[in-house]
Amino acid sequence: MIQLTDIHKSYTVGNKQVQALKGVTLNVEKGQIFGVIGFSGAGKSTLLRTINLLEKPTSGSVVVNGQDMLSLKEKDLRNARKKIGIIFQHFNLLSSYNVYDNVAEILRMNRVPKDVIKKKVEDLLRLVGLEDKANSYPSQLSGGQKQRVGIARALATDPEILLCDEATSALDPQTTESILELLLDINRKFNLTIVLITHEMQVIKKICDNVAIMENGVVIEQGSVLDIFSNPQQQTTKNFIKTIFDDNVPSEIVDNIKQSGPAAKILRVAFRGDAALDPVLGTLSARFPVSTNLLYGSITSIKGTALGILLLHISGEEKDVEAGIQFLRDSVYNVDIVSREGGSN
Ligand SMILES: Nc1ncnc2c1ncn2[C@@H]1O[C@H](COP(=O)(O)OP(=O)(O)OP(=O)(O)O)[C@@H](O)[C@H]1O
Repeated sequence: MIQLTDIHKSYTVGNKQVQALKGVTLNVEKGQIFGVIGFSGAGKSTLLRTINLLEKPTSGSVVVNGQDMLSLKEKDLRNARKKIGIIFQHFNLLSSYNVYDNVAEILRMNRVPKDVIKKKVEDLLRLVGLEDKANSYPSQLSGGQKQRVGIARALATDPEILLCDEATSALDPQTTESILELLLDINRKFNLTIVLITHEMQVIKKICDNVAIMENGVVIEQGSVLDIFSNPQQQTTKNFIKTIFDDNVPSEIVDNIKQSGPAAKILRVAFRGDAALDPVLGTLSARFPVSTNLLYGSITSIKGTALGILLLHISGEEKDVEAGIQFLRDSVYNVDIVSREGGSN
């Protein structure tokens, strides 16, 4: 649905060049919810805006729905953009227009007949749960309600893609949840492809199928959300995941464990799906002469698949510890040996 290939983007600020994107390649399938996460300045907004060419890349290729966006003439680009809706962190509503007119305006601009507009706007306001707010003005709405208007407006042209530019960053956690539920609902109802950027891993975990992690204009890691949560490779990715699984072991405990014997190790064990329910630890203790101590445990659901994360302290004779770790590796999704706080080897 969306193929971004080797995208570079640089800005000239005074006499200096800022390289916002340094060769980003992404592929978003139809119907997917694709999240891009990164700290401030990583290049997320710039990347998102290259999809509808609000930002024109310095080099690289942007293919959306089979169309090479960079080769389109003005009029064709305008038509292609109608199929790409966008919502913003600060909603960007017209303050002097009421809710109805905020949604209707784009349809009027596209010369849609009045009766069709009326039906369409009423349907959209019902979809986003604002059917009783048609005559309200943005200043009379909560943040969550304003974003619902933003979503209704973005859907007015029947887009196939919805871009979400930090759409929940200005909202409290509960309102964020309800807006994410709404995005999930419209993704399922209309098979709408959604690309969102965020700095919150909770947003990625709640609704995304795939995720790309960005740092300094580069995608450092990408894959399915389940894979990335189960087995993160890059330190920045691990740091983001720690905002969900707060599995930091205090350094004094790590030091004590290191002193408890040369074979003692801390393991990060990831269970997935049905394996999350298997009695693997009981079998480990029964079959191998090792001691295990649970330091941390959490289980969550990622789009319907259970994911469990445990931190285990394992000790004993070196060969028994090695055999125990091998047994775990054969039984669960992933085992990392954590050698120090926040790191693994
Ligand atoms: N119009 C611009 N002119 C000059 N530099 C820009 C422009 N837009 C972005 N940049 C620079 O490009 C880099 C990436 O910015 P971008 O806004 O894409 O990051 P981001 O990950 O979305 O950050 P945030 O989460 O803070 O919005 C930053 O160094 C930023 O200062």
